[in-house]
Amino acid sequence: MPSSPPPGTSIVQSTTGRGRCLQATRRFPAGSLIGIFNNPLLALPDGPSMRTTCNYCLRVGNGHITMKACTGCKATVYCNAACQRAHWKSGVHKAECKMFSRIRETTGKEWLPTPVRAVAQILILLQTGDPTMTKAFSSTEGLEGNVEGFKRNKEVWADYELQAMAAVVYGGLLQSEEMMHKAKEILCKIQTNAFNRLDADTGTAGIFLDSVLAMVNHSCVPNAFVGFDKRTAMLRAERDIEVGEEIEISYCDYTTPRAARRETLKLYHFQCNCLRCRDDLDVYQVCAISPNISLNKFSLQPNLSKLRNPQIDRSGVSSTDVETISRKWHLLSRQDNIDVMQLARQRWSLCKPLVEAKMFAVEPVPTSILNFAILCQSDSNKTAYALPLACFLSTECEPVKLVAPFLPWRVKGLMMVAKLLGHLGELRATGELVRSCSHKALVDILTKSDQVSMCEAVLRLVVHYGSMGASDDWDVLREARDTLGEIESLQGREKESYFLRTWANDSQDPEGNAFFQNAVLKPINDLAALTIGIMDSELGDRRSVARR
Ligand SMILES: C[S@@+](CC[C@H](N)C(=O)[O-])C[C@H]1O[C@@H](n2cnc3c(N)ncnc32)[C@H](O)[C@@H]1O
Repeated sequence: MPSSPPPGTSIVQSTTGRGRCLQATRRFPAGSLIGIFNNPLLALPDGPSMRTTCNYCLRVGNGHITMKACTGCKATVYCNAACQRAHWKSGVHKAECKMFSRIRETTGKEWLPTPVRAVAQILILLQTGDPTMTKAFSSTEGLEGNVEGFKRNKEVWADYELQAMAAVVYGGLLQSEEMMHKAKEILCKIQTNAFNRLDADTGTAGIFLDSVLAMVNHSCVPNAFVGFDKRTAMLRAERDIEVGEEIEISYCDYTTPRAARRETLKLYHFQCNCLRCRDDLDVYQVCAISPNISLNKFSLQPNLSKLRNPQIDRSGVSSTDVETISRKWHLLSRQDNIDVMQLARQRWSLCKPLVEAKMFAVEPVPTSILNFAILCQSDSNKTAYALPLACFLSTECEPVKLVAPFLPWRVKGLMMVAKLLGHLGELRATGELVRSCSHKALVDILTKSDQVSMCEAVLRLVVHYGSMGASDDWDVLREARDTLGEIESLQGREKESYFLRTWANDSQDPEGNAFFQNAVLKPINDLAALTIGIMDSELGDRRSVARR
């Protein structure tokens, strides 16, 4: 059924009862590109965002990109004429245009919920005899749908009945039993195989379905990951993949506790039997045996022995405790009328046993710190706190959770550090830092350190890893390159830039490395060391401890 797999891979029947799978027929080193998928079966923006996101390339509209609506249906929008033409030529909008015009005329609606639109789109294309769709959605050899599994869940099935009915009605299709059955089968196949393109930073949301990418099975210790750039998905190696190995990605956030992963994986109707699940390993245990540890020689956590032998004390926190903390942490947001600071305090209080055990990389500790860092950024009296918190995440949490330094989330964390260094460097230069920040130790570190060199080093990491983790065209990478260019052109910093360039070319170069250790890593670690004190004083019982 699937179209051709990328060179160096093949689709075979798995020997462990997981249906078909994608297998490597050549070696893929960590960070290398396995395949590009730019001709998906489905690529849809999420529900209402179809009015603000290009319906072909999925670029999000902003101040620079103005979307133009299709003059026919007035429902879909495009960032340029080429995208509009391509959408029409692919047959997709030709099929949808009439549907959206009719919906607007009869109901006044301008958009459809994503799954309803997806199913209607596929059903209409199937009616036109589209060969790719016919192959992919064939009941016998097409995509896996786990239909019987979904049927057993009465609540989900009832929901699918409603969505299927909506797709058939809005699609203007014959409301036969056969059509309804097909619509539900398509929903199951989408649920099983499509990617949810959720990106909080760009506001991107929607679904992406490719018949070859859909052959990649799951592991919570995956050897590959998928990144998106507009209408294109890229499959990359998360660690070295050898010839004959099955390529596996994670269908869930593998850093969450096993119970949460199992809950997410219920939608896929299998029990994961990977090492992380089988032995219920925490992120420190998985990190300690990761083949990716040595890649961190060039990172903000180059102390590899810390990753191999973390100084944590697991004796007081069982994996059941972690699951309970995580569950309660998520439930807290369901309280009525709770303000963000109250929520942050309650959540930090739940993290206490993990913090005492120094298990800082175990969720929900990192997310609690990140959320508070984001809150601090919008409060002028607390802005400076965001920097130590971001440094802590990049040195103590992310390298353990996501051992490969090129993973997009790690690169984004570095970019947060770089931006905060730039911002606080400016506040320091104008004297505003001393006026607005009462945390003496924090002000001292910033006064004695060279934020421009720290920022340059962090940006060099972003530039080095950005294209391995996402694409050369990634917004984060472009911004890092621009800022690095500005820093490099500053007068009077030739020596510092020389050392940092030397370190970036060879992180073990004695001169370059010594400069990095003293001028960059030491102040970053000193800043990071303030984090728990800041969190406790701002969100705990011990108020104002951080103001010593
Ligand atoms: C996206 S499809 C992957 C391709 C699928 N194996 C096929 O033959 O079409 C997802 C489905 O594959 C199976 N699968 C994926 N990962 C698995 C795993 N680790 N163990 C068992 N089954 C798995 C499950 O049936 C899951 O719903």
